[in-house]
Amino acid sequence: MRAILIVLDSFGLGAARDAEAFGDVGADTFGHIIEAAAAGRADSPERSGPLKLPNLQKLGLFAAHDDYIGKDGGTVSFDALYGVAQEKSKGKDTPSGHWEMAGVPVLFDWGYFPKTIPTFPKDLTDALIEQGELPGILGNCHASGTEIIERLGDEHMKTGNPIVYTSADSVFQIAAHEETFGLDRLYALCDIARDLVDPLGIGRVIARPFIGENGEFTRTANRKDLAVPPPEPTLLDKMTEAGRQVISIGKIGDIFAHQGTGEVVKAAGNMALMDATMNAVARAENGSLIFTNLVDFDQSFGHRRNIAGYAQALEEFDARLPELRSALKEGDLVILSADHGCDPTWPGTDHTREVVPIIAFGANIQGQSIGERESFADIGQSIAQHLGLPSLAYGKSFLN
Ligand SMILES: O=P(O)(O)O[C@H]1O[C@H](CO)[C@@H](O)[C@H]1O
Ligand SMILES: [Mn+2]
Ligand SMILES: [Mn+2]
Repeated sequence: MRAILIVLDSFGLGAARDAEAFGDVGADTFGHIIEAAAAGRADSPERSGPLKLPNLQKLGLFAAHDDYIGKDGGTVSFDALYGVAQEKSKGKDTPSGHWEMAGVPVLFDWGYFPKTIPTFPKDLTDALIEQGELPGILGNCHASGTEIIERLGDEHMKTGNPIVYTSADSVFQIAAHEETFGLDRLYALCDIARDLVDPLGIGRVIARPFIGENGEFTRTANRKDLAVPPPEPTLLDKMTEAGRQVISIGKIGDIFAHQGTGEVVKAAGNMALMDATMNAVARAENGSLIFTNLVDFDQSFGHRRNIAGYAQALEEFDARLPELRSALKEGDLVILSADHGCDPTWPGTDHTREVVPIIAFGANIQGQSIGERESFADIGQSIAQHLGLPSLAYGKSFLN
């Protein structure tokens, strides 16, 4: 009996009840992709037409969305527990979403940088320049990571000044050329930055290495997130304390600041991350947790407002589900969810405050709706129950 938790990063199922506070009333990552695809606005050389997710459909994903947005999908039965969850945490960012699903909602306010130019306080950038022995910095604004390297990449290569930017999330991001600036040097600079932004309550410092030249740049898979540790022990810490195996796939290690994350497996791209998940399913011991983050949905399609790419990524994920299902052992529980929204049809390039799906199957589960949950923490509580761990401080189990 194991638990397998797969996070489709940014796959929201509709504006949260508190979306107004985030300017996100009407956002709906899934709903807007369905609509765009049906209208032929998600066509690309690789895919076309309406969104086809036959396996997720059988697991109640569309029904969970219909129920939440108040659409009558008819009476059909499904093979999974399905529903949505509201977020208790104050931010619509990746660590908040993941920590909450692991039983620790973020009830304090993160620090954020203002939408002014320059966005960073002068003493912060001065200290970074001095301690990092830099000629200067570029950027110093809110930006989309791909747009800013396209705009400033050449100047960065000429001057050696790293590109420093933020977003609506609590992040301090540093982009630099992997070859001319150097990856190790970028990581070392991020370590310096981590200490400098700690007093400002910033959730993450992110290294954003890229390659290329003459205005044509590509980010590499060597992104590295330096997150502050969760404020309280999460499900992962409790697993580790109890001597249970944890296998963290993709960004999970970084998101939890390597607290209780056990064996960390990295891979580039959703399909390679699913391969790593399948490999873990084949070997994980009884009582273990496999925790996977599929980052492409967010990083490559949500933030990039690429509807066709998002639709294709969903279809590719859907196609891996039969394989996952047939690899399960007796008593294994699989939960599919997300950490926030990132509606590819929404203005700007930031996340959107949305409910997330909860789809749970395996472990002799009889399909039924679990409705609208009050917190992502219901996921962690259900996993704790399933694996026979003591209850967590937050969350209500949706298992019998
Ligand atoms: O635009 P890019 O660099 O992808 O950055 C995005 O990714 C960050 C972390 O997930 C978010 O804060 C957002 O800024
Ligand atoms: Mn995320
Ligand atoms: Mn993101």
